[in-house]
This record gives sequence, C-alpha cells and structure tokens, in this order.
Amino acid sequence: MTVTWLELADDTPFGLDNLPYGVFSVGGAPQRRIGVPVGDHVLDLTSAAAETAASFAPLLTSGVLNPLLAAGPATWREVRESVREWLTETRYADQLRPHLVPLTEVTTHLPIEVADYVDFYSSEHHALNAGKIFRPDAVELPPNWKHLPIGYHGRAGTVVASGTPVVRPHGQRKPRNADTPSFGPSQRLDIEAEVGFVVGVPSTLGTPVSTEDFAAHVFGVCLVNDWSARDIQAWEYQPLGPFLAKSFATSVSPWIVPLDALEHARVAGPPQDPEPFEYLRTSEKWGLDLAIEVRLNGHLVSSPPFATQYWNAAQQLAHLTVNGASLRTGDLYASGTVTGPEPHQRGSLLELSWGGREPLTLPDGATRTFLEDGDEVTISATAPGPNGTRIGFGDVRGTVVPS
Ligand SMILES: O=C(O)/C=C/C(=O)CC(=O)CC(=O)O
Ligand SMILES: [Ca+2]
Ligand SMILES: [Mg+2]
Repeated sequence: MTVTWLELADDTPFGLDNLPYGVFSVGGAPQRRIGVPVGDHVLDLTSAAAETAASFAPLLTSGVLNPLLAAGPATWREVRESVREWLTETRYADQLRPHLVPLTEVTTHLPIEVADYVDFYSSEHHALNAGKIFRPDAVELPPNWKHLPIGYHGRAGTVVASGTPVVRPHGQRKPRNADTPSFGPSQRLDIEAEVGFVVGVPSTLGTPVSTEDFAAHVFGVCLVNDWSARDIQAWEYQPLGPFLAKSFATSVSPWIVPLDALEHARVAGPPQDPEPFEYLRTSEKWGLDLAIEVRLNGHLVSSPPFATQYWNAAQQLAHLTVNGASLRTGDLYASGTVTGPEPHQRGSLLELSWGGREPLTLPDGATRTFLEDGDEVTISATAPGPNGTRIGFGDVRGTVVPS
C-alpha cells in the first residue's frame, strides 16, 4: 500500500491505483470541474492543476473530459503520475487539502461530450439467451456471430449521466398473439448491464485502427445501462436493427477508469473458434475481469462476469473502423449486455425473467418481470488492482418515471 498524507481505507474502491476521472459541481454552483475520486473525497483537478501551475491545467477547464481525452496517452500518463505524486508526497498536503471535496457534497455530471455511440452484442451467453427468447424457432446464434462482433450505431445525444430519471418510452408494439400493433407506454421496459469504452485519440478517415493500436486511442472504461423497451424492439427491429427501443436513454457511470488502472484486470477471454480474420486477432490480452453487480430497488439481482465476454474491446474497435470509419474524441462504444453462464449472471430482465415468463421474486417479496414506474436500477463493478486492492467503478443509477 502506497503511503499517503490522506486517510485512505485499505478497501476503498478509489485508492491510489485507481484515480478515475469525472466531472462534478458543488452545491448550487454552475461551474463544472474535472475531479478524481480518492477515498471519500474528490480531488478538484481543475483547481489543483491551476494551483500547482501544471502544464496540463488548460486541458481541465472546459467542464468535460474531452480536451484531456484528445491529448493522448503521454499526457494521460503525465496527469496520472502528477496526481499520484500530489497525493503521496507530504510537501503537497497543505497546498492541495483545500482542493479535496467530500464525495457526499458533489453532484456528478456526464463526464464526456459523447461524439458517436455504438453498442455491440458480444456476450455469447447473452446472445444465446436472447436468441432462445426472441427466436425460439431459429438457430441459436446468428451465422455471423462468431465471425464478427455484431453492433449497431446508437444515439449519442441521449447518453445521460448516472442519476438522470428515465422516462418510460411510448411506442408501437405488437404482442405475438395480437393481429395488429398498438401504441402506448412500453410494458416491457428493461435494462442492459454493459461496459463502455471511451475513445480519446481520433483516427483518420479511410484508415482502420488495428487491435494493436487499441491503447493508443482508448482512454478508459465506464459502466453503461442500455435501457431497452423489449416490446417496441420486438416489433420494430427487423430488418434494420434496434431504433427507438434503445435510443431514449443510455446511462453511464460518473467516473472513467483509465486503462492504466486496469493492468491487473486484464485476462485472455474465452478461446475463439473459428479463428477470427487477421484484423480481429489480438496478441495482447484485452479481456477484463470486472465483477459487475446489478441491483433493483437495492436488491442484488445479478452478478455478470465481464471476463466471459467473447469479443474484447480491442477487437470491437478494430471491427468498428475496419471499413475506414474514423474515430472522434468522445466516441463511446459499449460491450453489449454482459451475461455469464449461470442464471444469476444474466445482465437483463429479459433473461432474468426468461421473456417475462418466470417473474423474479425480490427479497422484500415484490415480484418483477420488467421494470415498473419508480423502480431504481444500480449497476456497479470492481476489478482487481495491485496487492489485493480493488479498483471501483462508480455506480450507474437510474429511476424509471412514468411518461
Ligand atoms: O438478440 C436479439 O434479438 C436482441 C438482442 C439485444 O437486444 C441485445 C443488444 O441490444 C445488444 C447487447 O446489448 O448485447
Ligand atoms: Ca445493448
Ligand atoms: Mg441506448
């Protein structure tokens, strides 16, 4: 354990090996500041960098992480090393203590200005379950599934900060046994527990990004809840894919955990058979051993293991750009619903209630198939850090409100 002038509990999710970045404000003040949670506090990085006259201070004044993201890996490392030095060397204690704000006093905001948003479908267990539920008469995995990471382009403008209420969407739906569609509020509102990847360094139009260049472009990782209206989805999504069923809100966690904080979480991921095309091969391990937890009204309903994901984030980035599509600073792409092999590891209510046929009973006696108005969903995760420490991801939270 690194010694610091701060009081840090041994088991804090925000220790000196984590140091994720987010955006916060204090009280009613409108100013949005870049912050780094550490223990029970947030270091106001915007003011700390100004105070210490750090060379990177100008990257931290816009109220979003984008300028820092665009600066690239050398700057990311310089900032991270500076923050560690400030928090560990006692000569900084008096100067920086005034820039620590108790976590309980901050309001967090959307940390990035989202450029494009893409969502994948890369959990084999999820794809198998969704296939069995949605297409009981078809082959279980689509024929392309093991050849490419399936994805779709989502709606960047409706990516929202954790805590933003989610208004139940209206739309068309047609139950299987109905002759005609009807219109109204979704009756099958669902969650999808996912992991998000935030792009920092842009790429050139016409030039694919290889799996080897993943860490030269991707800044870090967050948690995503890809709210999904299953009834709207089932009626609208063929042949072009999800449209309004998933575009009304996508919630992200407040702190972006840098790839450098996840060194001890890197795993190989499951074997891939057939062997993928050359452009999808990775020599480095980019699976991540994140233990995710999904809570409904405070009750743990699922524990999806991200390490079981079939396609990793480096492969997804290579696939996303293989046609020459370029990256922009602030692009967000999500893993797809994370589901493990066991029933208690399913990352959606669609799967947990098996298409609504097997309601869940919560510890307080309530039952659920899909979400009811007033329900609160919280997704959290931890990853292994050095020396038995845990790297925490702040919760992504949302409450359903009636339309
Ligand atoms: O298999 C289907 O028909 C539908 C699958 C999904 O809704 C999942 C999706 O959006 C992608 C993902 O999150 O894995
Ligand atoms: Ca999804
Ligand atoms: Mg969405």
